Amino acid sequence: MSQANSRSFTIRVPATSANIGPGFDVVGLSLTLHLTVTVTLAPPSASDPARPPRISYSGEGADEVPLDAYKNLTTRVALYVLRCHGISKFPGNLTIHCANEIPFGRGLGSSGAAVIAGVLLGSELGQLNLPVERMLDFALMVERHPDNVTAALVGGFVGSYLRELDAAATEAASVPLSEVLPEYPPDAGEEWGMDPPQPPLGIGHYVRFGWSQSIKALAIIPRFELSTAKARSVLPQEYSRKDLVFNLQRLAVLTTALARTPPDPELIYEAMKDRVHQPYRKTLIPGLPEVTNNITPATHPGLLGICLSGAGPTILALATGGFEAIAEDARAIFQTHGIEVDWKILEIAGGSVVEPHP
Ligand SMILES: Nc1ncnc2c1ncn2[C@@H]1O[C@H](COP(=O)(O)OP(=O)(O)O)[C@@H](O)[C@H]1O
Ligand SMILES: N[C@@H](CCOP(=O)(O)O)C(=O)O
Repeated sequence: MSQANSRSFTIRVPATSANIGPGFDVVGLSLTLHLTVTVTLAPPSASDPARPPRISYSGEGADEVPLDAYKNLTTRVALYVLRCHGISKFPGNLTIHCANEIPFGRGLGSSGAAVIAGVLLGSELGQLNLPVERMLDFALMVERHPDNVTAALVGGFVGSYLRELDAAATEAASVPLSEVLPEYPPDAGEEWGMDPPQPPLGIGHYVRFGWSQSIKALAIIPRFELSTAKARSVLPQEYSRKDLVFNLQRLAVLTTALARTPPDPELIYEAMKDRVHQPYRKTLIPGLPEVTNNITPATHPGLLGICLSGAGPTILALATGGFEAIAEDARAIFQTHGIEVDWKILEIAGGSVVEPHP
């Protein structure tokens, strides 16, 4: 990479809501909350040519996010992408500021956004010009369910699947995350010991569904964090045919129903029900079944459907109006469980962008 000239650019990645009820690990929706990463790359300073990247951070998660480039998720992913292209270090004199609107651990895709920002950062720093499909491969080596990262990268209401890989590619894609994303720099004067695992080609495939412009997303966000890993650990390994068919039937209807104008509340409310993840996650999110069962299109005109956002604890209500009544009634239910919430009305966002500064 040429480091002769200074350059700076901004990466903007949207939040996402995954699953939308029955589409566990399949569908994602990009939303208008963003992670914005401003990057400045200056020629290496003569006095300290190898200085580590300087990271600063504001907004959501600022009090907990690591600012060490070997610990921070975005910069670790960027370094992984660079190393896969034969660039073993961050460029010297790299300054990064992250301004984040996506709350951590709430089911709004903060980690997916951080991973996509990292892939875009690596691609830009290395001037790699990676196509979208290849960027997705890198993201899927880190965040192994495709719903959030795909929607965050390409934007909109998106369905995705992971290609079945042959034995060698399966092995390449099953490398422990600690090897994909080492947490420490090599010792002074040393190089990295091992080549990083290259992602197999074409892991993820996606399609964008239509979306009725009349539908907005109401995010009801409890004031506690639930890590996706914990919310996945309570899920069973096996499901009954009855429960799988229940979800497949609803998902098939939902992806078309949300594209129709005017949207049909009766069809959508039923099509946003789920038996694959929400019933198991209710133990971690007190009030979840009451909110999804008691707030209906009949009681709340304007509501289309209501579900857990991602792994939770945020509740996603899709609606054409009546947002305040939906949110305040959900708030009242959560309060009976001692949980406070915040709520936001969001639109469907475009995909991730990289904007060079003039
Ligand atoms: N912008 C970010 N920069 C660095 N790390 C982040 C960022 N956003 C999220 N993370 C990491 O991801 C974790 C949350 O991921 P996760 O449990 O998957 O929840 P969710 O993706 O639903 O917000 C955070 O605790 C933090 O470690
Ligand atoms: N399909 C995943 C989605 C996790 O989304 P997040 O926004 O909670 O990270 C799951 O349900 O586990």
